[in-house]
Amino acid sequence: MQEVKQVVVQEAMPIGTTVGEFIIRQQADFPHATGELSSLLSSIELAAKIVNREINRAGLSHHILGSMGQTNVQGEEQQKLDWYANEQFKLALAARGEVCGLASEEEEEFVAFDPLQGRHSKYVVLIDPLDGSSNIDVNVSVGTLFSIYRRLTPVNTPVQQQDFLQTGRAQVAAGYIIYGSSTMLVYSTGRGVNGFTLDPSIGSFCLSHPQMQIPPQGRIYSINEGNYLKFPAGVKQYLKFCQAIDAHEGRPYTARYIGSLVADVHRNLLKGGIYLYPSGSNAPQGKLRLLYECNPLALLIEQAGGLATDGVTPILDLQPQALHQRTPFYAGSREMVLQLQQLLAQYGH
Ligand SMILES: O=P(O)(O)OC[C@H]1O[C@](O)(COP(=O)(O)O)[C@@H](O)[C@@H]1O
Ligand SMILES: [Mg+2]
Ligand SMILES: [Mg+2]
Repeated sequence: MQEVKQVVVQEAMPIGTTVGEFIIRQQADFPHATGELSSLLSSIELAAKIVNREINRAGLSHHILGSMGQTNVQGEEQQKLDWYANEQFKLALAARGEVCGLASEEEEEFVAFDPLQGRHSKYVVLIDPLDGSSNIDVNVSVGTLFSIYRRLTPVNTPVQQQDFLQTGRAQVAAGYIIYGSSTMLVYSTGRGVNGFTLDPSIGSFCLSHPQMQIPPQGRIYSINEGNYLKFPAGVKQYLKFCQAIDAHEGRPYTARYIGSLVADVHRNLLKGGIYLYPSGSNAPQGKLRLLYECNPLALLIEQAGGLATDGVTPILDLQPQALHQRTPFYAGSREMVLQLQQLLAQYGH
């Protein structure tokens, strides 16, 4: 039976509390807190608002839509908004001195930030600045993913690769921003998951989804069935299970796939469901990146009572070897992930 770490829940805060207020009140629970993590989170909030502004009016300003005409380290065509979002998060995170380095989907190597006078930059951040790039130009929800760690190397020394290659369990905070019909910031510092909706009239993210919990059983499965022939046998068996008629168990489940990881997982987090991106004949390790896509989502899913696994091992227990390594990713409602893991063990993963 897969063990899930105890979730420490903090006191309930009223709906509408701004994220700034929320962070400060959370910090009060830690007498030795320096405020650096709070300040870092507000840098992410700032960059998210700037990126959100560009996304909202992207259709009007064609300079932000389309391709950059170059490929990134993944060999994928880089979209202008991928590049723009990357620049905005880099600028905001380098500005205040809490962060000594950043790793990003859009950067081949990690970026070391110049230490600001007198600042002991003790955090590193890993980001997917713009998730769901294939949906940018068609006005479908996209997102940003972030993962924050305390560095392993001493402050005031150059940041090193090892500072980024930590297991997901060591994340001090993680989350995403979804740029959808409304814009939301959803994050966890290991004490539950909270969602904040951007209120454009005041320009602040306000608490709208306190203490999010994913239903233990859902009726939604999310997978790109276009790759069906390449799926492991266990995944094919699970799809058969989802599509089989069983009124008593509420099957067939319904298929929902947006093609933006953040948006697909966000929906399942609210409604219950399972997201699957298997390994496949064309991608032996799957497509999604462990460090800045799967780890932040796995922390949120586990904190919300769900499970996230590569089919065998909890994502948060995987030891990273490389910045851009990929992993099969199965995450969502507890009962659904357990059912899938059983079939993967039986038929092959
Ligand atoms: O088109 P596919 O193979 O289904 O892949 C879709 C997946 O790829 C991604 O777009 C990869 O993320 P990026 O857009 O950040 O590169 C995910 O958001 C999404 O879930
Ligand atoms: Mg992505
Ligand atoms: Mg991306």
